[in-house]
Amino acid sequence: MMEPSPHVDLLTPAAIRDLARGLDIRPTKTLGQNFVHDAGTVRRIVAAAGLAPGTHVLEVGPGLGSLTLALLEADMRVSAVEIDPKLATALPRTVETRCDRPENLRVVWADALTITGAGDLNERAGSAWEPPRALVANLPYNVSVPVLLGLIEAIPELETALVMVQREVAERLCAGPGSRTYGVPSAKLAWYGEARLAGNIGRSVFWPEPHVDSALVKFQRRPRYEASERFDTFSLIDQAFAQRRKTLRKALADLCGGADRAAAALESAGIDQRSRGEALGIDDFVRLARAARPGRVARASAGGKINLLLDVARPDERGYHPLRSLFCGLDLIETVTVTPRLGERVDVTTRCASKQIGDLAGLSTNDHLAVRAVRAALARCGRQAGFHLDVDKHVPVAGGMAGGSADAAAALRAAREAFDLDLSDDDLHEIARDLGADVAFGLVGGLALGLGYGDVVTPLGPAPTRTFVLAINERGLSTPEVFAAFDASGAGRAACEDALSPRWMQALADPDPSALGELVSNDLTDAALSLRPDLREIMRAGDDAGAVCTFVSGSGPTIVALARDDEHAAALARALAAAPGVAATVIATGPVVPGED
Ligand SMILES: C[C@@](CO)(OP(=O)(O)O)[C@H](O)COP(=O)(O)OP(=O)(O)OC[C@H]1O[C@@H](n2ccc(N)nc2=O)[C@H](O)[C@@H]1O
Ligand SMILES: Nc1ncnc2c1ncn2[C@@H]1O[C@H](COP(=O)(O)OP(=O)(O)O)[C@@H](O)[C@H]1O
Repeated sequence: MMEPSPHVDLLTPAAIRDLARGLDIRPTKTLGQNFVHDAGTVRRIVAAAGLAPGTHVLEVGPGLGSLTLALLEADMRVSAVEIDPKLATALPRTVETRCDRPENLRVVWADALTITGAGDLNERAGSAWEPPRALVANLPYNVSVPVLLGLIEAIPELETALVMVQREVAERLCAGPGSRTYGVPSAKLAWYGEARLAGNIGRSVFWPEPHVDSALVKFQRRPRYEASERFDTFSLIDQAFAQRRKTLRKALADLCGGADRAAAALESAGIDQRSRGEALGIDDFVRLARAARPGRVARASAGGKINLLLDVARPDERGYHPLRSLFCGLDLIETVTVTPRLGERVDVTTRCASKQIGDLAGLSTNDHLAVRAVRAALARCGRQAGFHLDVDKHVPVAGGMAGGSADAAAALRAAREAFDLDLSDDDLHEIARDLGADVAFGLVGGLALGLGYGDVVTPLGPAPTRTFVLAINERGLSTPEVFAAFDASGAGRAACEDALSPRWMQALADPDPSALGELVSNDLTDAALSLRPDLREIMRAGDDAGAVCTFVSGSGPTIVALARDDEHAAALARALAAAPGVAATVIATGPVVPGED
């Protein structure tokens, strides 16, 4: 049997005033507060939205709850985002007394401009609902356009919207090219789908009565373009309308890197150079963005590493240490996607595979090694450009496993392709060495010998794959501090050998890991342990559990246990996970060259 519709008492004008008085609320201009006090109007809005019962609706700016109650009456589930703490607190109470299905409402006290997605909405609401499918709102008038565009972008699951806004804004949102009201909001909303006017609303349905007219806009999402094209398209739209009276050739000159480039892009997009932004529809802007873009989207990968051998000599006059390092690339792979952009804006999104591998939350865009790598590659070719980076991390942060260096290496490769840079592999190696000692290895992967500062890398060819268990530590360890402790101990070698002995080569080739286990060594071990004596216990746990060998990776604090086979690795992982200070264990194999099976 179908459940009966919820019973709801909509708010009357008297109820609105009572509620406001009880809350000591005087509608404020800054938050654009005008409350609808007419039942007919809120029912009309809900009817115009045309939604099936049970739809999860996002409402922004519910105020005292007039529209919220009408949505609940129509059997919707409502997430209401309210910025005013008094109103946000009062709304659930109002709904409890006026609706027999108050569980269909959840209120989120937040600025709608800060909502980043359906997951974020759930997190803030403290409950897990399916994503909202529709936005129905009497939008705060002073921020209606950014809220509407921002939510449509942030929550791709929103299929439709029915919003009440100031009438002039409604006309702008729905205007087409050539019309007097056509502008930035019209072109940007058209990127996402179709908008049309859905009726005017008189001033008398509000309390207090506003000084502006209102209208409804109905929006239907129709995705037609690639998300990666949005930034450039929107930049072009902003520029074209910022200088409305200029011809497009002039208006877009700065953004495109000169009037000639702008002219060439316009020509290849089939757009008259003398036309103005108001003549271009969204299809034209997208075509123009494609013609003007400074490159193409490109992706590359690089892996984290452990050092099977790390000999360290006394520092030279630069304070850097000559090394002999045997790198082993792991199947913990970082992937960097470079999206070139018009203009100069640079930003980066870093996604870490799990909480245990740490995060880069405190890192500024300019310090991000992947950003520095792309900039260095561009600079080498005398270029400057905007770009967006997407970094997918699997290597633990600050664990002595060169995750940042892998990001830089992948970014160099991806940037070369994205911007079609005239750089040879040798050029990339040179740029890599300036970015950090481990970056050159990141370009190569697999098994490799690192000489010089570890940045002169020679690949050693294929070798049997080993299984390692990595004990990831709760806290990172700073590489310079470990080198400083090493110097203070006076343990530095006079010089490092520049090759591997035949015994080493045999051990590396032997599928049985025993011989290798006897050779693995790291000169930084004592320095790392002097800073972090707690790591000893983790090493002991590996040895006690029968690891072929247990060692510190690079400058630490990751402790590595070499396993005989997969089953042995699982047992080692259990033993290491129980050791103090271990945040997580990861089973990894190597040597691995990213992109090769
Ligand atoms: C120790 C090793 C072993 O592979 O790796 P991690 O454990 O850090 O991953 C590397 O040598 C680290 O390489 P990487 O982390 O890229 O070093 P860089 O960014 O160039 O330098 C960081 C700091 O390490 C010191 N450093 C690095 C390399 C080297 N040959 N001598 C040094 O003295 C310097 O104090 C420098 O300021
Ligand atoms: N893309 C990046 N990934 C990781 N760390 C980065 C990155 N860019 C800059 N860093 C900085 O470098 C430090 C160590 O880098 P990382 O390569 O993760 O460890 P390690 O040098 O110990 O191998 C981090 O703590 C961080 O401050």
